[in-house]
Amino acid sequence: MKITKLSTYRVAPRWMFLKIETDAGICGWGEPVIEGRARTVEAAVHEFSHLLVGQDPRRINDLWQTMYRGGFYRGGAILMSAIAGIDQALWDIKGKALGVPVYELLGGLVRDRMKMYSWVGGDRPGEIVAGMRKLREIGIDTFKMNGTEELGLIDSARKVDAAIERIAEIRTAFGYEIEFGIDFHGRVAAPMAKPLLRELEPYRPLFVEEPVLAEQYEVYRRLADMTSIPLAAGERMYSRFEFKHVFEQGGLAIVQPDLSHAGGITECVKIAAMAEAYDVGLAPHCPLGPVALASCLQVDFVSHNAVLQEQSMGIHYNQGAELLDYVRNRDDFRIVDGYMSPPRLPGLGVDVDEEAVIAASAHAPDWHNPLWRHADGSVAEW
Ligand SMILES: O=C(O)C(=O)C[C@@H](O)[C@H](O)CO
Ligand SMILES: [Mg+2]
Repeated sequence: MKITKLSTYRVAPRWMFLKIETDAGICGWGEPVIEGRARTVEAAVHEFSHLLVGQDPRRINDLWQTMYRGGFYRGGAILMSAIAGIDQALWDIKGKALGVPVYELLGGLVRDRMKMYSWVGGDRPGEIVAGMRKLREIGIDTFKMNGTEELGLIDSARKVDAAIERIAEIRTAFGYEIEFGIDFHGRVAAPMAKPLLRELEPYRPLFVEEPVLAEQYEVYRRLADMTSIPLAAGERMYSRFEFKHVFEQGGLAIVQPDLSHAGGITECVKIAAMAEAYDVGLAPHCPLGPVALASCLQVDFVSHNAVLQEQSMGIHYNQGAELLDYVRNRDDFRIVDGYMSPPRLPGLGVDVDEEAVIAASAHAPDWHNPLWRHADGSVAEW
């Protein structure tokens, strides 16, 4: 079998799909993208094609190493997202060629269903209790929200109190019938992470995500030593070679590699195994589309330490298209009592509606995250 063609489709809301075709008539789909940098990742995918066209798609390990090591420079958000989407598509091809879901090629199921969570509230956390009430009606009982709005490197007690008040309202409304993670989203700098974590302790969130920016990863350990709240991070870390530092120094209770940013299934299965050796949970980051989610589920269903899975249904970013708009086998992505079942179909488990993808690619938006600024006009972390 030989790879014959790579085609990319940027589509609403902010995703990109990659179709890899072969001379056997089997094609694979991937979702290479960095939110806000779709065109850059698209260029990177096509720059890799000279290493792929004419090659056997089943030699995933060799193609992965060739893409990672063959160009001298390596790593980072763009290249690792391009490799991720290509890797997903190669696994899709291999599973389809053998007639089995990818997890069967990785040793089979380690669990019968996977615990899912949903976002509530938007970029600026609001309407959280109302959002939770609505999602609880469809069986969701685990949530995530932004913890703050713009926050200065040093900021006021009022801002800390506003953040805590939002969380207190959740416990007042639902007690401990529901669980939630709080995403600091990189908006919180080290000096403010400590008071926020201290004030959040009584409300016992399931985790606090990106308590500081990934480039401040050496702070995780210090924060973990002063709080009992599990700390989570990983969406802005792109390979084993980055994650190893946080495993060695400790501090994270959960790692959140993104299957469309951290090198794909081949890399994330290895990150998951490294995490397990340190008693660290796995909760793949996935605010993206169905191929990314299916890739996450393939890793979840073979990783003993997979604890939670993000999915983007109803997320505030999905303007102009929703998670399953490009999927034919929508029932396979149903959430029942807060869980998803193992993907059913051969390959990744997504029957991509190619006509819908091609149609949507004719008017793809160039999504970018908003640029936030502090009151003094300086750039604020979004
Ligand atoms: O889902 C999450 O945990 C996020 O922090 C969302 C963020 O990754 C945006 O997708 C960036 O555009
Ligand atoms: Mg996040």
